[in-house]
Amino acid sequence: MKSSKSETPLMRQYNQIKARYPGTVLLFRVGDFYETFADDAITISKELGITLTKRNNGGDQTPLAGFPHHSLDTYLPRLVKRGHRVAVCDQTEDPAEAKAAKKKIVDRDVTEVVTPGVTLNEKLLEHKQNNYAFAVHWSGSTAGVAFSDISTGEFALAQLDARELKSFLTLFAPAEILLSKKLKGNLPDGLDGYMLTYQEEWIFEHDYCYQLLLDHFQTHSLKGFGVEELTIAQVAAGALLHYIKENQKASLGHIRRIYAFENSHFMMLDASTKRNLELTASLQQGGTEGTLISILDETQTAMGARELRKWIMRPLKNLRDIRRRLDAVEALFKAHEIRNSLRDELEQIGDLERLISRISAGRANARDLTQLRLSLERILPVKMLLQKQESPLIVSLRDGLSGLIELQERIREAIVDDPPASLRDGGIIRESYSEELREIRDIARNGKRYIADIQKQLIQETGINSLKLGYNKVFGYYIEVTKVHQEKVPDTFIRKQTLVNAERYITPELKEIEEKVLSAEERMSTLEYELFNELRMQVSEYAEQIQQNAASIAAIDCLQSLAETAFLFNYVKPEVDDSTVIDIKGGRHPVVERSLPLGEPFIPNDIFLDTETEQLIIITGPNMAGKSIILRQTGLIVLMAQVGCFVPAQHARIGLVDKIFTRVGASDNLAAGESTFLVEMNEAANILNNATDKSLILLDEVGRGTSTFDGLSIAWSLAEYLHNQPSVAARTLFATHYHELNELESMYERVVNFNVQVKEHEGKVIFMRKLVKGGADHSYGIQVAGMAGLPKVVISRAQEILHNLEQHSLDITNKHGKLNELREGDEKLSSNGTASLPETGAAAAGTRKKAASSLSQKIPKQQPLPQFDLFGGAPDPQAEKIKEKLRQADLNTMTPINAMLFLVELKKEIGQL
Ligand SMILES: Nc1ncnc2c1ncn2[C@@H]1O[C@H](COP(=O)(O)OP(=O)(O)OP(=O)(O)O)[C@@H](O)[C@H]1O
Repeated sequence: MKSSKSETPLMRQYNQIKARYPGTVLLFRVGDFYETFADDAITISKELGITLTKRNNGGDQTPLAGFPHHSLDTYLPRLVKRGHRVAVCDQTEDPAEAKAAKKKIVDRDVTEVVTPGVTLNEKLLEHKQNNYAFAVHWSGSTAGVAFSDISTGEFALAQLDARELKSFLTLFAPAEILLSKKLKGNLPDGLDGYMLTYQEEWIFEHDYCYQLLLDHFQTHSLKGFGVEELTIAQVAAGALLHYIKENQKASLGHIRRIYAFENSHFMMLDASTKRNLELTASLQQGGTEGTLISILDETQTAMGARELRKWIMRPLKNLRDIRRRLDAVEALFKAHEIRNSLRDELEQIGDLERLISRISAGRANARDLTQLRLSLERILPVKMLLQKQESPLIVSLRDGLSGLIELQERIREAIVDDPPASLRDGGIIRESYSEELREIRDIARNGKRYIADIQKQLIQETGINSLKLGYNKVFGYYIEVTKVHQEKVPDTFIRKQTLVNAERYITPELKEIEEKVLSAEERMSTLEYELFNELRMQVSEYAEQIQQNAASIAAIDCLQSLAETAFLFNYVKPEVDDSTVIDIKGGRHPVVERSLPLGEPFIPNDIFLDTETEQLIIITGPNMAGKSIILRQTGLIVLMAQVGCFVPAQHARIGLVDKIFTRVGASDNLAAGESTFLVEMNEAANILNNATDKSLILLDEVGRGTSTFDGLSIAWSLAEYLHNQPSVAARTLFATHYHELNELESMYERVVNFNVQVKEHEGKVIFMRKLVKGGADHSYGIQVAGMAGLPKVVISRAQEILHNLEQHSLDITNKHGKLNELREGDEKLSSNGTASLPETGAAAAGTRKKAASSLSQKIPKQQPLPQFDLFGGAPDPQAEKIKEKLRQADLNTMTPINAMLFLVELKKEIGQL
């Protein structure tokens, strides 16, 4: 905002504060309102629908918008949810004091900056999800990453290959990412779509960051955390801590440790796998409906729910860890009654992690402390319930539980049973907790009677029966003694006023009592506030132990949740070993089986993959047959097994998988300006470049987004590559509409054909949903299209075209014949330069235009559609138009698909579509 010479002191103060918080909306407390000025005012009036007015600022007309201070709780979260950083500037002294000190203006300062990634505000936090702020710093090809959820106290760092960053970020869905300003306008890959916050370059200096971390943890090095060597990530961690400290303006005592997040400990799921397997977000609505987590989440606590998300997004790779979890789930699966009681106890445990964070940051109220106490009270019962358990994981989690009895006691002694939400109005602390408080409360309640008692006491002490206590505005409470009794007045009385018949006195004790009576109410709430803060500080000393309990409770909750779902949905314990096999008997899709219409059974299927014998399965079958579901359920079963979860199958043996890749259906990068085909090829390239012989690859209809010949060639060549390159010879399920790929079985040792069975009955397709050996001989695509309601003419013409194509079948069964011919084709793929498919793949992916164009000679021209007869003799402009189009159509160059599209266009022309 422009500053002007005649600007008011208030605006001067505003401008000074505003300048310290660039990039934030500044809510400026003036009396009972939060005001905003200039651009901020325009922003909030737009975002919150608040009326915009003008303020005369020394001649300038400054836009102004404000709201009552008590609406902060409503408006602040709304602004932050819309992606704004909001600084709250409060009056930091009592206006009365400022006036008394003859100050022109009350002191003000920013007390908190709330941003999407850094907040303790419950209205901004999802209780079942972590809210992460990230910082990233690059050095050469290495990315240093740090992340923190200040609402739980988690703080971690990692160093990774910069190319892995994108996938890493999708694991955490950061709410905000901090970057150095120098990257503005020159952003590295993988940061699209996130809220980015740019920080001054100097913050990203190693020396500064390292020192900041040491100061915060009060250590001499970071060795104790095992992160001393991660110097690039330390920069990110320091920058993040700097930002959090700047924003929170409160103690960050609950951030007690930093740990190195070891990406390599977890199974890698590429971004497309996370999306396509619908682990925590559904493809369609983006919510959790229809996701794996929605099925598996039977957790009873918020901490457990958050932990389960982590487990699902990060399946394990270490056999021992996986088996430990599976054994623990099995133990709770078998112990029905204990599990039920455990669930009842857990249900009563509040969000310990977020409670202790708020308590440590000084943002908790008395209800939070009571909630903490009630939650802690449930911990020993949980421990008792698990007493007889022998699973090593449960034993170690159980040993991590401690009820913190003395802390419970202290809170119980201090805080009343049902405290109010406000900390300023008293009524929080039990009388028995503080002698001083008891006294004050007593005085406040019985003020008058108290004075009367003093009068009695004084009469007794002095023997003056007519002694009276009175009050006036000039010197407050006084003692009045008639002149008759002057001699009996003790020396301690101080004379204040002489009347005709009497003298008025005060005493230090009386003044003390007066002070107490008059300000009792006020003092009571102040004292309660002080006592509360004292207690809060004491409680925050327990942050580490509470976090430890929270972590154990979260894991116990996850285990019982997995046991409960296994019980509810009839899952079995998978065998996980380091074999090369994936052997699933009677596998089901955990989500689809729960969402089929009533009475429609889910048909289980077997899958057997072995890197050494049956490495690559080609799955054919008509549209809608169930190919995608088989792919997805295999991915989900493997993932669930390595999460430590029972699986929807009769039996499952899973040889450890290091990474799951999927290339399924259309992707959502179209908005980013990439074509379906390019996205598909980028994903394929990613798979071929990163898969290992321990991976699981799920390919669904690769090559769809281009012409039949290109698509088939790419699919064929991809399959060959996956089979022939020992480094990527991963277990692969390859669903395809290209029946030609079935030829691969006879050509390559470890390729096996399967198809999803259908039956044809009176021209209709009946889906059997059963995966059986052998290739499908028939697509039924046209029948399925008919079932979808395409006009009959289109369907019958399509059948005609198909018939002709089949007659002149492209004989690519001769692998050295037509396919080689295809290989000579153009370089459509390799010339796009973006999708870096390995060379053999790209070369084979050419288009053979000659072959394509010859198709039109094999398909006879379509007979005029019957509707034309209707136009009859008289020239009709519409019919003429259509005829003209037909005349101009060059059937020699038209592909079958274009022929179909052309037909559709004609039908549209005559209003039939
Ligand atoms: N095993 C099964 N038991 C019961 N219903 C199933 C089964 N598998 C699939 N379905 C149902 O069939 C629908 C289609 O399955 P899916 O998407 O796997 O077919 P597809 O063969 O991949 O089809 P397209 O080739 O058109 O993509 C599913 O949405 C589901 O409702």
